[in-house]
Amino acid sequence: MDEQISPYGKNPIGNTGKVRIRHLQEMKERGKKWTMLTSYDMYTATIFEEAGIPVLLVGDSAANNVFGYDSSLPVTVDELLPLVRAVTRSTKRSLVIADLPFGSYQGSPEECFHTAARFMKEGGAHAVKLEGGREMLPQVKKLASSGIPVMAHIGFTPQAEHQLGGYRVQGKEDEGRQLVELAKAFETAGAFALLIEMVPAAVGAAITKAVNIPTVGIGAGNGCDAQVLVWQDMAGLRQGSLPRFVKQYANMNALLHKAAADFAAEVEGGTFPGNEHSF
Ligand SMILES: Nc1nc(=O)c2c([nH]1)NC[C@@H]1CN(c3ccc(C(=O)N[C@@H](CCC(=O)O)C(=O)O)cc3)CN21
Ligand SMILES: CC(C)C(=O)C(=O)O
Ligand SMILES: [Mg+2]
Repeated sequence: MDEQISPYGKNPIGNTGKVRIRHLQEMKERGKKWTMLTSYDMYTATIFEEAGIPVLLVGDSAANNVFGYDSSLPVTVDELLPLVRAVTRSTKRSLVIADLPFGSYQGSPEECFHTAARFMKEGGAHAVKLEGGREMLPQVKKLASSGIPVMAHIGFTPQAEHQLGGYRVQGKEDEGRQLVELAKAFETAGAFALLIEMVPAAVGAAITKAVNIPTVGIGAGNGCDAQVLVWQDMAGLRQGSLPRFVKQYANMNALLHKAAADFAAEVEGGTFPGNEHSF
């Protein structure tokens, strides 16, 4: 791979979070787009890193994509920590971001610092992500001034679904300008990047132009510096109706279903295990 266009830059294996973050910043400055995927375990972390995904997010979306809850709200720090540990243990070059779950940081900057420090110390994360508006500026300042890189998640923030009235596009009309101001405020507070979820493409592009830090979009149009998807959506593991922003790059659900059904059929039919699988 050409070093100039490598998603990891010229960075050596085993470098620090700061080196990885600086490279994301440089890609913005050069107009080179990059990607982030969620990851919650060893195999996906290894595969995505090898595939050239420079940022892995251990999302609170583990709630509905790993643990079987029907929203992001119930998942806890104690549930997410082992997943963060699995991903950091399994990777050498990708930046690993731990998503702070609902109820673990909104109370105060001190609570936020305590939770983020657990993800750094016990999980080995390089950075954390939190959701919110201006009320989260003190949290971002506290982390940024305490040596914890923080990504701010704006627009549609799933942890606030009950206040936002469900899964709805944010930042229409006048709210779009307010989101640009919010983005600038998070940059000033010390966020190293922004995640922008479900806003009109024009708003995603306007925010990306208005700030110097990288923007990662999900349902925020083609004007962001980077894109993120939940991996089970991207790989077609999740079935049923999907958000408009999802593109399925594989049909893993059908693939796994067939593998499991073939295994069952061969065992039931007496053809597995064969001699080659026996001692
Ligand atoms: N598998 C998965 N993918 C995700 O993107 C995701 C999660 N889980 N869990 C946490 C949050 C929840 N997210 C969601 C959930 C639903 C919609 C949704 O239903 N969107 C509709 C309505 C948009 C509108 O018309 O306003 C869509 O069509 O996109 C969007 C984001 C994003 N996150
Ligand atoms: C929707 C993405 C960006 C997220 O926050 C998560 O996966 O938890
Ligand atoms: Mg999340």
